Amino acid sequence: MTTFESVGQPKSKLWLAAIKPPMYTVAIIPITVGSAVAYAQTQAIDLNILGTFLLSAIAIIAWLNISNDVYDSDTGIDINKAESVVNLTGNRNLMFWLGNLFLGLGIAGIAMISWWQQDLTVVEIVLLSCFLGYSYQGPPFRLGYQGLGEIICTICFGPLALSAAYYSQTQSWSIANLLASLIIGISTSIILFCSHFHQVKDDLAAGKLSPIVRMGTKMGAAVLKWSTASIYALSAVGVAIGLFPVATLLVFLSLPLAIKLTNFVSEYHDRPERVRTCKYLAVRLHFASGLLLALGFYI
Ligand SMILES: C/C(=C\COP(=O)(O)OP(=O)(O)O)CCC[C@H](C)CCC[C@H](C)CCCC(C)C
Ligand SMILES: O=C(O)C1=CC(=O)c2ccccc2C1=O
Repeated sequence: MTTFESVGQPKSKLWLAAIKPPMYTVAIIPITVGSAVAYAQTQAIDLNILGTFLLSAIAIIAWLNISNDVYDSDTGIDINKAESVVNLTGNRNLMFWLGNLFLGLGIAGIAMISWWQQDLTVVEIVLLSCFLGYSYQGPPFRLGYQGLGEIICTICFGPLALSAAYYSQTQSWSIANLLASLIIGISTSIILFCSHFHQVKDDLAAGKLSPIVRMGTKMGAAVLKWSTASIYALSAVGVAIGLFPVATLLVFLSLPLAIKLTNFVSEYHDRPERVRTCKYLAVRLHFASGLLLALGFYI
């Protein structure tokens, strides 16, 4: 939301900040991990389905981000946000329809997978995720304003996305995939959680009760530590009970990123101008830990 820092920045930089390229890893990781678990269990992977799913997920994230700017422009919460696609183009309706075009393309790709499988399960799961994503930001729900974003995010990018990815390869379900989905759901949610630390003042002013507004930045930093630790604890449990291959302990190689993120937030949680970059540390942690987990299943 806020962006006093963006004042005076070149347009190209604002566009890059509005498009948020690093954020598209949230599309890639759940599909890669769900497909990796499927590969570990079946020794087979359908690259046509994987590629279609990845492109479709990227299109869905484009919709999510464009429509977030559209709905935030409707409430006025983004009035000072220079790096909003609506503020950059000055055309709310064009962005609304561009977002819908991406959603249509994403759903069409997923529908194609369901058509190939002659089974509606995958498209039904993804439609449910998109509805929940809409409920986070769109009228009349705007559940993000009630602080429910992190729960929705964990469910959508965790159990729903990984189950859809796994099912798209195997047309079945898996407990190991469910445990992996919890890990990915949590690491994705950590990104959203981190994006709230620097916005407390503006969120309060706009009546948005983000988790950080509700619990305060100090407790937020402590919760971040425990939820980050849970990524590693759950991976270790997965190996200990024999659900995950030992190689998934590779995820521990991302521990330095986790320590960097949690130390950074502990130090700067109450300094909005410093803590605002923690979201991108969280993106790095999510990407690295997700890829390492996937690698552990592939090898
Ligand atoms: C758009 C999101 C966060 C931005 O929130 P906020 O309004 O606070 O940000 P700004 O301050 O920058 O305006 C992410 C919200 C995620 C949502 C809770 C869940 C989305 C689910 C997806 C649609 C699922 C996609 C699954 C796919 C990978 C198959
Ligand atoms: O713009 C953002 O802050 C986010 C965009 C986004 O697509 C996403 C997806 C999953 C978790 C968090 C986030 C964001 O924080």
